[in-house]
Amino acid sequence: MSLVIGEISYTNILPFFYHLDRDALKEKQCHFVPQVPSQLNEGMAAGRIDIGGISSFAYAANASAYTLLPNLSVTSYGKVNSIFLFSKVPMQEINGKNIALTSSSASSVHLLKIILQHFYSFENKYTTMEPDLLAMLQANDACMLIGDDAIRSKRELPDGMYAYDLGQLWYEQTGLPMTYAVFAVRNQAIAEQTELVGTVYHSFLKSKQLSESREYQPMVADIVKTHGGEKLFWDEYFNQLCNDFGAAEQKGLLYFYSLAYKMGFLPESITELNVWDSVSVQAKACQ
Ligand SMILES: C=C(O[C@@H]1C=C(C(=O)O)C=C[C@H]1O)C(=O)O
Repeated sequence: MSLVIGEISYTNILPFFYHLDRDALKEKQCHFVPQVPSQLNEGMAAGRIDIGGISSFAYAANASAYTLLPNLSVTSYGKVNSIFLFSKVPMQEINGKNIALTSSSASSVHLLKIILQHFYSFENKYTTMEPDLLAMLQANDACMLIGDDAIRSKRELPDGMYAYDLGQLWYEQTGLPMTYAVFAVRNQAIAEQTELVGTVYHSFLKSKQLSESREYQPMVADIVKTHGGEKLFWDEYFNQLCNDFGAAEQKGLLYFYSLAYKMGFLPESITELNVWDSVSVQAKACQ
């Protein structure tokens, strides 16, 4: 028995991974696969990855095969600080412009289209590209980046460019939180390895709880060394993100899904989330 764990290769997922006892999990035949969200989404859909963080949009696209893990997500109530539309022109002039989208995202690309098309009635031409601000802006008027690519680009943004935070734009329109990443598990893995799934789940939960109770220290000190930026920025970043996945976050996500369905991005409407009843599993965290 073994489980392949998807690990989003952006700092925003670290609270769930920083305090994991990786050696103990590896002894239980767990393997970690660090990739950007779009690759993890694909890996889980193909059955190469069993459990871990994926784009919230990818859950909706495969809802019948997956179960969501409660109390784990990457969500923001307003500003997310790492998902931006960078533009050469102000928002009121973006209608009709060419926009490049990062190839690493599934949730945020649809979120951007929902905001621009549904809420602002804009019509734009979209191209998908590798995440690279300057290359994206060569033939486009604006580009959308997520994760560490967005954080870095915001820090080094050329003068005169505009940056719009998608979490903030969504919140202005809906008053709801937006969940970008969920933790999902393939139903097959639950059926075949319930206890190990329980162990991995409780390990994520414990890492998140330790991250929060220690106010993201010393995790942030490590991030400053590896990713640069100011300690204050990272402290605020993690404090502003919400890592829960309860009734309020689920309500925001269902509204996102309803708009994605209405606009033809999802083949089926998702009116309910299949969230794992972890209370029934007696497994302990590996830590
Ligand atoms: C908050 C973020 O959420 C990310 C956005 C995702 C997406 O757009 O598909 C997927 C996973 C999250 O890591 C971010 O990367 O900045």
